[in-house]
Amino acid sequence: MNATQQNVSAPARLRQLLSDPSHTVVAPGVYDGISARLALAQGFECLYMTGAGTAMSRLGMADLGLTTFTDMHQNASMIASINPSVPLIADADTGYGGPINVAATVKAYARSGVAGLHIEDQVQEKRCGHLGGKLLVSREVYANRLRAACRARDESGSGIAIIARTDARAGKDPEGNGGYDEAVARLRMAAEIGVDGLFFEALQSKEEAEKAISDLPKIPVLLNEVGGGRTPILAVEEANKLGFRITIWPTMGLEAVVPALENAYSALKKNGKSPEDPALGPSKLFEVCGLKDLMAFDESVGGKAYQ
Ligand SMILES: C[C@](O)(C(=O)O)[C@H](CC(=O)O)C(=O)O
Repeated sequence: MNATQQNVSAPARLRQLLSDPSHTVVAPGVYDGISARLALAQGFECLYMTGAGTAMSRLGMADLGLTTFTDMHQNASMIASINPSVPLIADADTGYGGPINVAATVKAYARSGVAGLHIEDQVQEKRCGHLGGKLLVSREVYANRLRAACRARDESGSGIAIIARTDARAGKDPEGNGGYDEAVARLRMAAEIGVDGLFFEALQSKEEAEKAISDLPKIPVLLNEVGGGRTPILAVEEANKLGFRITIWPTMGLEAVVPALENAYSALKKNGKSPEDPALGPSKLFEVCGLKDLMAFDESVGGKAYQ
């Protein structure tokens, strides 16, 4: 942590990072305490709490709108508290209801030290933005969600960044509006309402990403880097050249963990023993989650339990 990061709230730190127009914030996807710890240990300047990962790790369920406000808020609070000097951008899905729910969500995330969140225009029965057949709320309902989010941000006094996400590129509202132009129109409307950043979900190609940057208002635009999704993966440098100011990598932790766990459990089932030899062992494992610091704290206040 350097001097400018000290005594600065997480939203203020995120705003500092976004105030440099030549910089692209890199936020790896995390979904629980261990993934957050491992990403923090790499020294990332920002983290992203994935809703898909929260659904899978906390509920054992696919990303189909099953996570409630409580699931998402508890996870975001826990992750944000591990290292409050590193800003966390957290998924807030649809905001979990009408305008008063959206406002309550923003205020609760802000009170928990979350630096930024995104609110989208899918219906409550939402799905991962990279699946087909997405249904959207009307522009009017989306505008209400965003107005509620911005008002709650202002009333909270926290400076939490509101990022407007549209799923219009690969979705349709009840009148059949959808596609590229509808996505641009919705994000322009969002900027007029006063959001802090824009999230154009499911960009279909690098050329389209480039076009979107030139068609969108000049506030920070986020690029969603989902491996195997609808948008080609762009290296951070490339995303920066195109003008994206935030990159999130939602599923990268899950992509690493799912095959590793599959291998470990299948080895036990097949061979009657674990595949790791030698194993890290408990103290190395717990060290990922602060073992030495916790013990040192205890000792520093006179505790004798962990000497
Ligand atoms: C960004 C996202 O909302 C998430 O939950 O992390 C997902 C990612 C995913 O499901 O692959 C999304 O893009 O909808």
